[in-house]
Formats: sequence, structure tokens, C-alpha cells
Amino acid sequence: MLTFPNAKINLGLNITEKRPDGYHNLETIFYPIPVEDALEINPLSEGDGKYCLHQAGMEIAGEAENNLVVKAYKLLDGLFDLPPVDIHLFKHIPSGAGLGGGSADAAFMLKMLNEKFGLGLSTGTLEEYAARLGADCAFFIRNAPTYAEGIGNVFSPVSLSLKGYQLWLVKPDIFVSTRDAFSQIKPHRPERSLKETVQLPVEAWKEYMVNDFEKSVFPQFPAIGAIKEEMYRQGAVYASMSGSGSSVYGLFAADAVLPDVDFGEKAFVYKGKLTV
Ligand SMILES: C[C@](O)(CO)[C@H](O)COP(=O)(O)OP(=O)(O)OC[C@H]1O[C@@H](n2ccc(N)nc2=O)[C@H](O)[C@@H]1O
Ligand SMILES: Nc1ncnc2c1ncn2[C@@H]1O[C@H](COP(=O)(O)OP(=O)(O)OP(=O)(O)O)[C@@H](O)[C@H]1O
Repeated sequence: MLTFPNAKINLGLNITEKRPDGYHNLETIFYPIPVEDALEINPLSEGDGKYCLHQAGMEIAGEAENNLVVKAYKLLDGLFDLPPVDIHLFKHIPSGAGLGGGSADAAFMLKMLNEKFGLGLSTGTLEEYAARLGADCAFFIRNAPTYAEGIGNVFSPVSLSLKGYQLWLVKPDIFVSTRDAFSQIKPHRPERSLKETVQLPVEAWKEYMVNDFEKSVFPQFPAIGAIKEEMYRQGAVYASMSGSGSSVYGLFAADAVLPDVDFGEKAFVYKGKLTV
């Protein structure tokens, strides 16, 4: 069985307070985008292990047992004693990009195992299991535009469609540590909630919709801020960093012509139409 976990972007990201446990409460909107990994499971007949992970595409740091698709398998295996599986993961979504690629893989693995082995888990239960694997993971179960608060794990649906807009996404060859990015933030409540801001026309977002991480990340990595400026120079209706970076996206009108821009040899670049 084959599935295609997709990435997300953050539309706005307000970090509102630091919690006693060291984490931060925030509000953001997760929006699915058509940048995808490929993930396949087949019955595993050789050896006496319960899983075997084969990886291709972009490299992922860390051991196989720390891969979130393996963690997802182990979680359900612990509850349902699943048959052994052979896992193939083709990595196309850049990691450490604020695109939630690892979280997407984990959530899609849960959904695929549920279907393949007829576990009968409801969407709510899958979300609960996904949340154990990472705060962002649960979003990818429904995979629809979502307003998130708490530590990014308390969801409500948001009525919004960017279908038809062109997305230009650039992830430069720069690593931003999410933990460090959080540690440099002075949390505050925005003047108006993102829930209201997102209902404004997309043309007004530039003025009101903010990713709080930009304030600390751009001075440290000016090349990331420069990508956002380039997006606006090229006519973006709205541009922002996603999550804690380092990727930056621009939303462009359906008929805009997006030129070739050199963002560096190792930069990941995607251009395409939003489909939801
Ligand atoms: C900022 C977002 O990209 C928004 O989409 C995500 O919430 C970040 O999620 P992530 O990359 O999966 O991050 P995690 O691996 O959960 O957390 C990394 C580190 O960031 C800090 N962290 C994370 C989430 C949060 N709400 N408050 C925090 O302070 C913690 O120090 C944590 O140890
Ligand atoms: N299947 C996976 N794909 C990518 N990274 C994985 C995976 N499993 C575990 N990881 C680990 O998770 C880390 C973060 O990866 P991810 O692709 O989710 O990045 P991110 O863009 O920072 O996500 P976020 O939007 O949640 O900040 C990687 O550095 C890697 O060590």
C-alpha cells in the first residue's frame, strides 16, 4: 500500500506565552501544500524483525528507530500486535524547514496501518495517537486548513480556501533550531487574533498576519529574510517564513509569472498551484 504524506505551511504564528513546562502556547493556521514524500508498506517475509525501513531521496539525520514512521508503527504494534512490515520512505519534503515533513510521515503511517490492517480506528482516535508522536502530527490526520492553539495541538477548523493561488516555496541551505528559535522569543498576545486576521482578504494579510519567529530568525540569518523580500519584489500577495524556518513561501495570483531566481545551489525550490 502506497501513500503520499504532504507538507504544511504556517499562515501566521503568534507565540502568546511561555508555560511552566518550558513549552510555549501559540496560535497558528496549518495549511496543507502539495509537496510530498512517498511512503509504502508491504508484508515483510525475510528475517525475524517486525519492521525494516528503506530510505531514499533526501537524507534524514538519525537512526532508523528514531524515524517517526517507525515510531508510528511501534505505537500501533504495541496496541494491536501488527504483522511485520517492510517500509519504503522516499523523502522529498526538506527537514528542519518548518514544513512538518516528519510529522506528516508519522500521521500518514498511522492512517495507512489503520486501513491496511482494518484496525477500525476513528479519526479522533488517530488524532489522539498522532499527538503522542509530536504536536504537529495530529493536524495531518484530517489534513485540512486548521486553526491551532495550545502548544500547537488544540485544533478547530477554519473556513479558508487558497485553491488556485500559486505557491513559491524556498528552503535555503540553512538550519534553524526550533528550540533556539523559541528561546529567543518574548511571548505576547497579538492585537487581534489570527482567527480574525485570516478572514481578511489575502491582500490585507501582509499588513496584519505575522510569524513571530521572523523577528529573531531574520537578524540571525539575513539570507532567510532576503528570500521573503524577493517574494514581495516578484509580486507576492503574501509572503512569510513557515514555522521556525528556514523555509519561506510566497502566495501569488493564479496568472502571475514566476521567474527563475537563484537562491543558491543547495536550496530546495517548489512552484505549483495550491489544490485545496
Ligand atoms: C513552531 C512549529 O513549527 C509550528 O508549526 C511547531 O510547533 C514546531 O514543532 P516541532 O518542530 O515538531 O518541534 P518539537 O520537536 O515539538 O519541539 C522542539 C523544541 O521547541 C520548543 N517548543 C516547541 C513547541 C512549542 N509549542 N513550544 C516550545 O517551546 C521546545 O523547546 C521543544 O523542545
Ligand atoms: N520521517 C521523517 N522525516 C523527516 N524527519 C524525521 C523523520 N523522522 C524523524 N525525523 C527527525 O525529525 C526532525 C525534524 O524533521 P521535520 O521534517 O518534521 O522538520 P521540520 O520542518 O522542522 O518540522 P516542523 O514544521 O514540525 O518544525 C529531523 O531533523 C529528523 O531528525
